[in-house]
Amino acid sequence: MTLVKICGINDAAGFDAVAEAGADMVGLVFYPPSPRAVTAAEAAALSARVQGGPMRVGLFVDPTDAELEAVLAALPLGMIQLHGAESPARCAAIRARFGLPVMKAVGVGDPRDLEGLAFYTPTVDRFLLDAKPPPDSDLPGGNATAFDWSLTAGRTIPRPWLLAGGLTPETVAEAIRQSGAPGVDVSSGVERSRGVKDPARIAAFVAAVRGAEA
Ligand SMILES: O=C(O)c1ccccc1NCC(=O)[C@H](O)[C@H](O)COP(=O)(O)O
Repeated sequence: MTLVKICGINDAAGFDAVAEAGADMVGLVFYPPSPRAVTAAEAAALSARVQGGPMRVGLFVDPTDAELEAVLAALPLGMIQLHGAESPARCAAIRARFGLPVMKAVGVGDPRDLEGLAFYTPTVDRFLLDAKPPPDSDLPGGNATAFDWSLTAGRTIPRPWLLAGGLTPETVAEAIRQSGAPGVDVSSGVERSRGVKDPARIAAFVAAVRGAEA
């Protein structure tokens, strides 16, 4: 089954929609400059709405240990997503210190970026392959930008991975077909405006992924 992560949930309606749609992972953005950012307390309140449900993935950009500790004191996470310039050694240190699986986000623009995954393979559990941010963007992710899906076709990616970047309910089935992705991630494509999730589009995205499997 294709894994589905809905990222950047910051309100109750969005959280409930992710759980109701049966997505596998929900991303909570702990990066204050993002329009999708939540505080640890806000994330804990959202998470407490649903017993069980999607894995809570905490998204951080070059976090300090203190930042990670503060979030983990407020709510349990199932995975840490690192979306900054974290080195393989830093990924390993975070994984060891916090005892959680680490998903490293990597920007993909050409085949060399996929070759570079080998440096991270021993130190991470999963990759999130995303588009590189456009030059005028102030965010390392969540930019509604896609990369060339054919780059991953037929390639062995050395860890389980999610395809991200510019996906929408309308394009995700074709993206899975072209890329061969075993999982997908979306943020902007299920929003009604920047940073504001649309429950109907969340449901449509998950349905489109499940439809692509049928
Ligand atoms: O979404 C953000 O605001 C964000 C901010 C800082 C670092 C990463 C961020 N998002 C990372 C994600 O996992 C997004 O879901 C991924 O980049 C895809 O985003 P989109 O192209 O908007 O679907």
